[in-house]
Amino acid sequence: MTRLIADALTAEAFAPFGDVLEVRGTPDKIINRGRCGRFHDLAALDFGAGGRAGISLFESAIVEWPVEVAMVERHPEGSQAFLPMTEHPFLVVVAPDENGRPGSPRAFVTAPGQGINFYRGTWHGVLTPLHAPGLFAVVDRIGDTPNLEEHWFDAPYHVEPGEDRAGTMQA
Ligand SMILES: NC(=O)N[C@@H](O)C(=O)O
Ligand code: NI
Repeated sequence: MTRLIADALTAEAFAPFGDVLEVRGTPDKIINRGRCGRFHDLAALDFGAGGRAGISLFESAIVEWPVEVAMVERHPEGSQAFLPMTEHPFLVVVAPDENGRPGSPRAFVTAPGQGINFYRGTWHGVLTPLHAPGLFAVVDRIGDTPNLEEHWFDAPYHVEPGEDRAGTMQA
């Protein structure tokens, strides 16, 4: 069994894999007669040739720690954003590409209010909510051509929360 520790998600650590969508610092624009801050254009969306953007809702079962991650996947034709519709944290697993196969995975736990956008082709674990309801808006490619590649690990990883995320342990 290979243990993998999930660290707190930061834009810096996630930068090789995608964007972290969060309200941070000063808004780019103040709109709606001063009532609203707009944090503008936060993600590199990419839907490839022959695809278009779609917004879907995912209602997913939740997982318990330690989370078993047996596979990662990637979407060679488009980016994919997970935008939680609750304040709950969720687990994000990514891996670098090494000659067409995933390298050593990284695990992160989001903070409340954080969403993520995987760059096109980023190896990632599937949507993994930690608290119910596992309700997410997902922005990804809608198209008629294949857009999924899976890699199953020889042995699953067992993901546990890092010290700084112990608070996300199930009650
Ligand atoms: N299959 C699907 O729509 N979702 C996956 O791509 C995922 O990453 O959860
Ligand atoms: Ni995916």
